[in-house]
Amino acid sequence: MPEAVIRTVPSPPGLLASLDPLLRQWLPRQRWFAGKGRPVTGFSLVAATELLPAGSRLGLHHVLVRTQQQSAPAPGAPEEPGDCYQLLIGTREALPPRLAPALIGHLTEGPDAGRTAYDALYDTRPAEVLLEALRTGARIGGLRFERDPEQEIPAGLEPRLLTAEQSNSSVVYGDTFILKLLRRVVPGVNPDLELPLALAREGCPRVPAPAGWLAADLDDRTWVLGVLQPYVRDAADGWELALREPAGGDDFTAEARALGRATAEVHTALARALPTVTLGQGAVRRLADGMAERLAQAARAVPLLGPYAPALSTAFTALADLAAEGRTWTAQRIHGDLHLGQCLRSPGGEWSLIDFEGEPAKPLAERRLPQPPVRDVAGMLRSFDYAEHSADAPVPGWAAACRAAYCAGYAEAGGHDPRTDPVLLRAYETDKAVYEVLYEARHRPDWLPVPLAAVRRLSAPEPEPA
Ligand SMILES: Nc1ncnc2c1ncn2[C@@H]1O[C@H](COP(=O)(O)OP(=O)(O)O)[C@@H](O)[C@H]1O
Ligand SMILES: O=P(O)(O)O[C@H]1O[C@H](CO)[C@@H](O[C@H]2O[C@H](CO)[C@@H](O)[C@H](O)[C@H]2O)[C@H](O)[C@H]1O
Repeated sequence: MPEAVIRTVPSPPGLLASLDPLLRQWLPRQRWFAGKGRPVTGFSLVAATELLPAGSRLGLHHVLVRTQQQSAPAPGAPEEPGDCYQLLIGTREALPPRLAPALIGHLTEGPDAGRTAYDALYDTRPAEVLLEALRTGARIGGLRFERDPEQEIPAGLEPRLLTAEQSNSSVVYGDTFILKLLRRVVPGVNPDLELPLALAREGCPRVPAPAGWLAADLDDRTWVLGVLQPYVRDAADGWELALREPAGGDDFTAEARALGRATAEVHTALARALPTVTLGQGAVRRLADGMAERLAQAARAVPLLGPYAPALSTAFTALADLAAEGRTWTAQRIHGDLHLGQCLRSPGGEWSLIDFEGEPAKPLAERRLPQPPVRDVAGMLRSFDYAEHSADAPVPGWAAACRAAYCAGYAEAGGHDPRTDPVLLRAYETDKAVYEVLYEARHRPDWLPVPLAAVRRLSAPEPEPA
């Protein structure tokens, strides 16, 4: 069993200077690096804490660095401060072969000269150090390891780094807990901790309750750096399950209905736990204007969208018109980025929702605003559409059946049936499809036909009632 770590000294002053040239190469190659395409020209140190003493067989530093980046890819573009990243830097005299994928580079100067720096989350001992610090509620330099005293965290759980494509990095401990270390970090309350904590207080079982978390207090602001949650063992995510169904011909509608119920339960608990507001004419106009602006930007970036833009924008004007007639909507805290990949089904058939970070590219303050819950519903409806298009043997009508079942389940569990609010639903679905066009054009051009098909559907005039 690892001993509790605990050195409260800051990392040595020369650390960043020696890491700088290595990080310039290494950081932009990481999946979770958010500033791709703009060359990194340097770093400034936000905080560094020594977790295991340099000079020992294994040195370990917790580091927050801010990048300095060019504002555009073009050579000579002006530099500006970029994002702040959380790194766990290990140093060893030599890296064993199992740690080869974690290599950052060889340090040639500073206090660790001659040693090899690597991403320590790949390594057992540093991951154990983090869990032990959480377990014991340690304070190390400016780092605060907090824990929920109600949950038992056993000592000595064996860590393994998740290798899934992620925006952050997660370590699973003995298939019992999962620690998500946020990579791009910002000061302020992070919904990925705030919302699961609020749901746990409400006794909502649909979201794994935080058992611990890591925070830093810097310049009078709190930075949430990581969250430890119970691990849903042998879970399958909704995307994997949905893709099995259209190909295999099994009926996914029962699962879609259960997912609708789970979403409504989470929304109901969030509405109880945190403030709700009424959106009147002015707020809805701003909402609709924001959607229209995102459409205009996306159409500039993806010319294929252009011909559909005028028809799509009618979804947003219809929303503003309804508000102008006096219709209001309730807004509350929501998931903010809900899709099938964010839903986990346990072997017992229970659904959990994860990853309440919201859309990471948006500012924290915006992500924490109350929003109509239909926004999450629209995200899920788009996801069923994606699943039908992505199946090896698509079954026409599969998504429509799942969408109906999801809405019915949502209504059954106390949510308003989203189909009774078609104008708001169409506006949010359109907004999401537009976002997806931009996302796919940038990240996965082969997938572009999926949201474009939705764009065609959403821009077609509604059929006349029979
Ligand atoms: N509580 C959990 N139990 C089981 N697996 C989980 C849990 N939380 C996350 N995961 C797994 O970890 C992956 C990444 O988690 P997520 O919160 O989506 O991270 P990110 O924000 O980095 O994308 C998920 O797709 C899921 O497979
Ligand atoms: O993974 P994130 O939560 O950061 O979300 C981004 O990537 C998603 C893809 O991984 C993307 O989701 C889109 O594709 C999914 C299938 O891969 C589909 O289920 C979603 O409905 C669809 O939006 C998401 O938009 C993007 O923000």
